Formats: sequence, C-alpha cells, structure tokens
Amino acid sequence: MYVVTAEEMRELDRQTIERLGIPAIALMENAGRAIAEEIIRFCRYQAGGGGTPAAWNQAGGASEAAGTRELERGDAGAAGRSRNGGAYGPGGRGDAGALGSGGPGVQPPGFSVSGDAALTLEHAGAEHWLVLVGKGNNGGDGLAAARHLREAGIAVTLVYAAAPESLAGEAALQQNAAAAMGLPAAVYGRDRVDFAACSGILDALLGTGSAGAPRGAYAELIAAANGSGKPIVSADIPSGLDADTGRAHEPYIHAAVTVCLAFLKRGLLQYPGAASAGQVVVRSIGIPAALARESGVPASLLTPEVLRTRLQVDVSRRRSPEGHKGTYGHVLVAAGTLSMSGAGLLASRAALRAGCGLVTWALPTMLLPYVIGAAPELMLAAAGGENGAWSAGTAAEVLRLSSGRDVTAVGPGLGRFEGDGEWLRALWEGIEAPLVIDADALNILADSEYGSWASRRHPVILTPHPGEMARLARLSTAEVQRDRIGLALTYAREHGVTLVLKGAHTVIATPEGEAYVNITGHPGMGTGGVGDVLTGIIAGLLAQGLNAVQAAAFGVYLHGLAGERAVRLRHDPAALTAGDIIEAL
Ligand SMILES: NC(=O)C1=CN([C@@H]2O[C@H](COP(=O)(O)OP(=O)(O)OC[C@H]3O[C@@H](n4cnc5c(N)ncnc54)[C@H](O)[C@@H]3O)[C@@H](O)[C@H]2O)[C@@H](O)CC1
Ligand SMILES: Nc1ncnc2c1ncn2[C@@H]1O[C@H](COP(=O)(O)OP(=O)(O)O)[C@@H](O)[C@H]1O
Ligand SMILES: [K+]
Repeated sequence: MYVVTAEEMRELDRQTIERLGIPAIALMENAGRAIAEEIIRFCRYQAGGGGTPAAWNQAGGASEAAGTRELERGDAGAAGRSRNGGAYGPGGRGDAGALGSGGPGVQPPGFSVSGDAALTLEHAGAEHWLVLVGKGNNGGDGLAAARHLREAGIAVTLVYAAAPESLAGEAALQQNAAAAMGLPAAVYGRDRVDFAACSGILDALLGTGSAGAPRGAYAELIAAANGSGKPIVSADIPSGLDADTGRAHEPYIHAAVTVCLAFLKRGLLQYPGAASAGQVVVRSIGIPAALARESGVPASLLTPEVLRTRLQVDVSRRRSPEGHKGTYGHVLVAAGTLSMSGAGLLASRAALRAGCGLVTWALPTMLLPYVIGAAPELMLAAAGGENGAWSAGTAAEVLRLSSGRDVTAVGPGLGRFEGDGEWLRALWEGIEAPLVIDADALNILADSEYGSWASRRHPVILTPHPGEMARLARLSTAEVQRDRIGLALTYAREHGVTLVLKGAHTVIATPEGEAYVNITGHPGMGTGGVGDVLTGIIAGLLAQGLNAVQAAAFGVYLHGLAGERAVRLRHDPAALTAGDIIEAL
C-alpha cells in the first residue's frame, strides 16, 4: 500500500483527471460514497455495543480483491476482526437483498433488485450526524457523503465553516446538489449549531490542502467538535493535522475513524498525527495504484503483500530439505563489554533464532569466562581488549574473525573507547560482507566523517533509535521525530546505506530512495535490549541470503510480530522483556 505526501496526492489526482480523463467530480462522488459507507459501518458496530478496534484496514483498494478486506498482518491481532465484516466487525446486510428469494433449492425469478447493503442501516432513524464542511474539496467529499447518509435514512445537518456561496469547482456542485435535496444547513457564526443533539460528526473541514494551524471558524468548529464528546469520523485526515509529517496543529480533530482516500497519507503514520486519527481505513476512489508505481511514489506501508511482491521476500521461510547449518550462513557479532555483556548475548541469540546456521560472538577477552554456557549454541571468540572493554587494537582480530563469515553485526553494548573511530573505520573498510551497525557503533559513526572512508562493496545497515539518529544527522531528537519518513529517505539516499529508523512505526529506507513503514510491534517494546534483538534478527536474515533491504524490512516486521506474540503471555505489555521476544520468534 503506497503512502503519499499531499503533493504526491495532488499529482496523482491531476494525472487521473488529465491523463486518464476521469472527471474530478467522479472521484469526489466515490470519496463521498466511501465515507458514507464507513460511517454506516461505524454506526452498525456501535449499535452492536463494541468500541473501535485498533487495526489498519484497506477497503476496496485498487490492487486488492473486491470488497472490504482487512490488511493482513500475519497473526498480529486486533480485536473484532472479520474478513468480510471489515473494520468494525461483521457487516450486516440490513434489509437489502435479492427479491423473491425462496427456500433452499428454489430457483430465483429472472428479475432481482440488489439492495445496497453498505449504504443501509437498520436503525438509521436513531442517528443524526453533523457534517462539518470546509471550503475546499475535503468539504466537497463531506457533502457527497451527506447525500448518501440521508438516502440511508440518517438525519444530517450540514455545518458550513464559510458561506456556502464561497465554495468553488466540484465542491460548489456538491453544495448545489445538497441544497437541491433540501439538506438542512447551518453556517457557523450565523446559525446556532447544537452539537449536543447529534449522534456523530463527520469532519470534512480540512484535508490535504490545509496549511498551518486551523484559523477562524475552522478552529472554533474543531474545538467544539472535540468538546462535544461525540464520535468523529474524519474525511481523508483529521482536520488540523499536517498531512505529510503528522504534526498536530492546535486545535486538531481527535477522530474515532479516519477514512483516508485513495492512498495512505504519510501524516497518518507519523506521530502525533497517527494517534489522532483513530481507526484508519483506506478507501479506493478510482485512482489506479499503477499511477503511484509509475510516478515513483517512494513510501509504502510494510505489509505481507509488499514483502512478498515488491521486496520478493519468501515470507514462508522455506528451508531446503537438504539444508544444513552451512546452508544458512554464519553471523559474527562484535558486541558487549563488562557492564553490557547482555546486549551482545541478546543480539547473538536473536541471530540464531532468526534461523541462521552459526553465530560467533566476539567479545573482550576478560569477559569470555563469564558468559561461557550462557547460550551453549553460540561460539565465543576472545577479541582482546583491556579490563573487559574493547580497544583500538581489537580491530585486527575482528577483521580476522569476519573473514569467511556471511555478515558482521557490530555495536550492541560496545561502549566507547580510545581510538574507536579508527577501529570502526578498519571494520568498515576491511569487512568483505554486509555490516549491521547499531548502538555505540552508531555513535562512533556519528563522530566520524565516514563519508570520506573508502566505499564498501557490501551493504551497510544502520539501525538507530531516534536519539542515535539525531546524532548521526546532527539534529535534535525532536527534529528527527518531526518527519521520520522524510528524514530516513533523505539520509539513506545521501549516505548510500539501508537505514532502520526505530521507534513506533519503524521506517526502513533504502539507498535507492524507497521507504517502508512498519506497523507491527507495540509500546511494550520500549525496554532495554529490544533493539539488540532486532540487530541480531537482521544479521541472522542477512546470513541466510536475504539482501540488505529484504533483511531490514522482514527483520523489523518479524521483530514486531514476535513482540506482539510474546506479550500475549503477560497480563500487561509493560512486563515484556527483550528475551521474551527472542523466545517468541
Ligand atoms: N479530485 C478530487 O476532487 C479529490 C478530492 N479529494 C479531497 O480533497 C481534499 C483536498 O482538497 P483541497 O486541495 O481543496 O484542500 P482542502 O479541502 O483540504 O482545504 C483547502 C481549503 O481550506 C482553506 N484552508 C487551508 N488551510 C487552512 C487553515 N489552516 N485554516 C483555515 N482554512 C484553511 C483554504 O483556503 C481552502 O479553501 C483531500 O483531502 C480530499 O478530501 C480527494 O478525495 C482526492 C480527489
Ligand atoms: N511504541 C513502540 N511501538 C513499536 N515498537 C517500539 C515502540 N517502542 C520501541 N519499539 C521498538 O523497540 C526497539 C527498541 O530499540 P532500542 O531503543 O535500540 O533499545 P535498546 O537500545 O535498549 O536495545 C526498536 O526496535 C523499536 O522500534
Ligand atoms: K478532514
């Protein structure tokens, strides 16, 4: 599933309208219908007594099978999922259906009327939705949705942020149609709006054309909608959100559901925006996915489908019946010090659990006797150093050990030491295999002008958390978090590395200028050592022959899934420890 910026979305809109000749009003009609269907599904789900489950959905996407389809996330779980029912649980057929259906075995008559199940609601009379209408096309989408809601028997009241006469283009056509249908309308500031009397609110104030903090009537309507306590469904993005970065301007809508149109917007994956969108449903509106591919949209959501088709990963992880430990590669881990030996142990154990054939853990010599037997499957190699710490002189031994190994992972629990810049440079320039760089090795890199080091024939994967990324990019952590996707894309391309920017919704960016955003995992994973486990998993996959991007993306995906699986055995996600994730792999 592609993830776009507002600018990319405008370009795709333009190409659909100008190159393919699909009228803008048709796209808006599709958007309005999709929004109305999702509101009806939400009403149905609420009437069933359920809350809104937190799962990502793509419904009726261009490249997907017809109908609502939950995004596959392996066995990662959200409550209330149903293949046919979609986001909020089983979809009722309402009172629609073929006429004259007889009992079993009875031939239906040659004539039938198929009701529009997705646009019917059994207890529609109990619903009254306020539709907050902005001046642009987002408002137009809301007006089209309002007509469908009304057709379904749901009472709607339009609330214009600006005088209805000020709407232009397709939005003006929608305004005329709504007026001709006699939909009740109020203009904010002129008419009284009773938020307390409604059952839900459609936020169609601001979409991808929004610039800066909501002003005037927009700001007041957003504040009133949030203050009402009623469920809010947002059209495309919650109003007040920056569609690209997820920055939340004050005030911004706190939505229960966001019906994102055509393609997922970057701002819905980046915090704090991601937290304000509620359940996100992506709905196709007739813009072909092929256009996104052809125009080189760089970012995608990391789904099993993307892993399989775009990244060509064998997610079934088939092993040859004739395979042996030599088939699945040998990882060298250079990690751990006296006070942080566990980091090396976690990374090494995780590499084994990721399925590689052999793991050698190189560590400061003094440490070795203490870790013997901690994981009997590991091979240990004394690398030298002093007092359980690494030293510049250990580079030669790490280089020697790396020869004949399929990948070297360096960094977890490494610590800093005199001459560590030259040490890392020797590894960078001398290791003839893929290199995974994490933790303190990233801090060493950040203090080096590594752009001047000899370029490598084999790939490099960097796995920074936001703090490490800040040091690498010479920014503050807040600046890193402001637009993680944008920064990861730029950094990976400029430095020719595969970058794994960790944290909620980890971003994997490639030297070729693509990015994948992961949604497996959970906040319980914010605990010491979890990153070391990821390093081990990625190294273990590389050893098995996956290329850098495949190993980084699949590794991040599996790491999150294992985190989800591990937490099911606990009463509280906060109880999760890094070792649990290894055991859940
Ligand atoms: N071709 C189409 O008709 C399509 C329309 N779409 C919809 O159109 C939206 C984008 O439409 P637009 O480009 O018209 O833009 P918007 O509808 O997002 O908003 C633009 C309007 O809001 C005003 N505005 C911008 N920032 C403001 C602020 N901070 N405070 C107050 N007012 C502000 C502008 O003056 C302008 O009138 C998408 O989000 C989507 O909902 C999409 O569904 C795609 C297809
Ligand atoms: N809120 C979250 N949602 C999903 N994953 C998370 C979240 N918080 C942390 N993680 C994951 O946990 C890991 C933590 O790594 P890191 O900060 O390097 O920890 P450490 O250095 O202790 O090993 C990363 O893979 C990160 O993506
Ligand atoms: K909106």
